[in-house]
Amino acid sequence: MPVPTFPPFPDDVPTHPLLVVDYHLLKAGDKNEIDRLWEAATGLGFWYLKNHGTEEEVNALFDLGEETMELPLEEKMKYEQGDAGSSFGYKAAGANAVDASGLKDTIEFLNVAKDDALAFPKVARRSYPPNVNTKMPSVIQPFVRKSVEINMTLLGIFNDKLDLPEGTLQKLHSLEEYSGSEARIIKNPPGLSPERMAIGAHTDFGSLSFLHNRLGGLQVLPPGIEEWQYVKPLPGHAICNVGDALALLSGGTLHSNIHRVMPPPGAQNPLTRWSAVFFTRPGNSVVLRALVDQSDFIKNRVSKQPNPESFDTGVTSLEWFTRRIKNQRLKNRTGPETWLASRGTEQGRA
Ligand SMILES: O=C(O)CCC(=O)C(=O)O
Ligand SMILES: [Fe+2]
Repeated sequence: MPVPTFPPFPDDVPTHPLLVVDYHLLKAGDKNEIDRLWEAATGLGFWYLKNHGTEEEVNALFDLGEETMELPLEEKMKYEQGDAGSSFGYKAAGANAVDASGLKDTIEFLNVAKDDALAFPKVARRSYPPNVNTKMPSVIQPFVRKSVEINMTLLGIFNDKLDLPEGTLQKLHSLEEYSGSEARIIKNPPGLSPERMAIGAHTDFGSLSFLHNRLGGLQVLPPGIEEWQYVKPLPGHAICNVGDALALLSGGTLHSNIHRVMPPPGAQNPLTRWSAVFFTRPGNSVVLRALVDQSDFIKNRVSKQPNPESFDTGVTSLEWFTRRIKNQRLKNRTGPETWLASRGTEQGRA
C-alpha cells in the first residue's frame, strides 16, 4: 500500500527537538556519530534514528495492524493479555489506567512476543489471531529481526562506552532466553480531545524502544521542565528511547525518560493514530541492578547517585515487568496505590 500523506504537524504547540542519529554512520563505526548517540542516550534518553532501513517492514506492520484491529472485538478478546501481568496478546481500549485516579486509556494494541515471532510456526509463549499467524513469516519476523539487529548494535555501542567486558549487554539480552521483548502495534481512535490522555505518563519497562509513528501525540517531560512537549514525527526517522532496565544496569548513566501519548494535535486530530514499536528487554532471569562488578565506570557513577541503593532492585526483569503491567490493569485496581505500584524510574514525576 502506498504511504498516505497527512495534514502537517502544527507549528504552534510546544515541541522538543531530538538529536538525529544516522544508523549507517553508527554501523560504519563513525566516532562523531557514536558520540552523538551517547549524548542523546545519556541526556534526554530519546533520539531520532535515520537510515535504519526498516521502512518497508514498518509499513507492512501498519497494514497488518489495520487488518487486525478491524476484527470484531469479540474475536480480538480471544487473544487478550489477561490480568496476571503478561504483556503478550491483545489489549482492549480502557483496560489500563492512565493516572492515579483510574481514568481509562483510549488505545488498543497487539503485542507479539519476539519468542513467538522467532519460533514460528512453533508456539513459544501464546497464540495470536489467524491473520497474524498468516503474516508472521512475511511481516512480523522481518520487523523483529531488523529491530533486534538495530537494538543490538546500539547495545554494543553502549557496552563499549560503559567500559563493560565485550558482549556483556548483548548477553543480558540474548535471543535464546525468553524475555519480554515484543513487537507492538497501537491504535488510538480519531477525534478525541487533544487533552485526553491516550497512554498515561510512564517510562518504558525494558532496555530500548524502536518506535515508528506518522502523527503527533507522543510527548516527553524533559528533566527540569514542567511542561509536556510533543515529539514531532519526522518521515523516515524512527524515535528511539532508553527504558528502565538499561537505566538501572548502567547505574543511571543512560536515561529512561518519562513520556505519554495524547491524541494528534491540530489538523491531525481527526485521524486515527497508529504506532509500531519494538521493545528490547533483558532476558527474564536478568536481575535489574547496576553492573558495578563489571565496570568501574558504572561503579563510580552509582556511588555519585543521590540514592545508590535504588540501583539494586533485587528483582528480575520478569518480576519488574510483571509488576508494572499487572498494576496498570484496571481489573486489578483497588485505588491510587495500584497506580503507584505500576511505577518505574520516573522519580515521582508521574
Ligand atoms: O505511540 C507512541 O508514540 C508511543 C507509545 C509508547 O510510549 C509505548 O507503547 O510505550
Ligand atoms: Fe512508552
